[in-house]
Amino acid sequence: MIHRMRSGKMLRSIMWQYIEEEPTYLLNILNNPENKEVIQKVKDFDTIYICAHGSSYNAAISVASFISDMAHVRVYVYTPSNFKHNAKSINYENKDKTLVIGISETGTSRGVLEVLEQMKDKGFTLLTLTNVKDSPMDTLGDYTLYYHCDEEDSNAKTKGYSCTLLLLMLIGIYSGYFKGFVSNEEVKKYFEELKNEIKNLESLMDSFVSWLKDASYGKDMKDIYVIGDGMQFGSCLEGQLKLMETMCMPTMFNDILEFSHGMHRSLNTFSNVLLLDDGTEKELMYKTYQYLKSKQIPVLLITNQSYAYEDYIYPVDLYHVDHSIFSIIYLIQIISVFVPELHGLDPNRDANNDYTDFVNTRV
Ligand SMILES: O=P(O)(O)OC[C@H]1O[C@](O)(CO)[C@@H](O)[C@@H]1O
Repeated sequence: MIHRMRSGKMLRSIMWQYIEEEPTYLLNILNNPENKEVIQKVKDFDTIYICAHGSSYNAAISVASFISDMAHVRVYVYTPSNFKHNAKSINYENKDKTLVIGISETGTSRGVLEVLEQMKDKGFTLLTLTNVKDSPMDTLGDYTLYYHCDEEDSNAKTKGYSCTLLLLMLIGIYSGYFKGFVSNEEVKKYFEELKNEIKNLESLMDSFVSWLKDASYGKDMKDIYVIGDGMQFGSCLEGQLKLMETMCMPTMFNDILEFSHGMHRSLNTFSNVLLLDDGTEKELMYKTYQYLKSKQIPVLLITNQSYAYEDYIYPVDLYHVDHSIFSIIYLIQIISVFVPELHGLDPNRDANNDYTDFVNTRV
């Protein structure tokens, strides 16, 4: 990847292109009949264990409860190491009713592949989600859902993340439909809402980028706390990971109720707080926003709720089906490339890159 010209001037990061492509690939997923056919084959499971690293894990955390609600199933989400050592409950599950889902955009993350191999040996059925056909992840799965979102040659994933979210949501919606918990009308309504939200992402990008420029958002950023609840708890994990990967700085995440149990003590006027408010804990979110402002602690409240205009409250439209998750995560992805570039940094610069070879992160 080329990020600097000979003059030393920064080039626009490839991440912008990936973020711009996102709506196209998300709409493709919604329109691809293949997904429904695959999900029909795994609809009868009543328990799901999901295993993934990094962003893929964060997406699963966001959507696990959604799948439970739609398909009336138990859903557990683990990172690979935690799965290996702490997911003891899977030993007591009925193998015929338990589906193991492995997610890896690249299809090459060693940890998740190892767990899936172990689960296959134990006789569990595997559904894999990947962007890379014929990757190790693809060949391991009994069934596979593909992102079909082309190459994402960037350390921090953006379009692939949102495709993961959407495929997981489809598992919930279609399984619920095949089991009779979600009606045909409801499926249509959810799809309509999702399509409207996705089609709106492009204009959301335009307006948010000009807001970021006007505010020089993140110009003094040395760390960031990303706080949210409900479906946005996974978005917090993703927000802190994105900024950590692209700014290469310390980042934190929490839910808003936990935030006052110690984390708040580390804040000062150099801290940055990003509040992700989808209405789940609206009052507490707004109170926290007001408190931080009164202490001159830089805070940005991203919200799908209605508030009177304020400089550091950024509104997104309210979409009931997914609590506006695609809009909220889009803004986070934009921040994660905008802020490093504002600092003159390439979001994909080398930062201990050799460590992943040293510990064989990928096969
Ligand atoms: O989904 P994959 O390809 O297994 O990758 C998992 C994670 O690994 C990273 O590339 C960093 O190692 C993250 O950006 C990504 O979310």
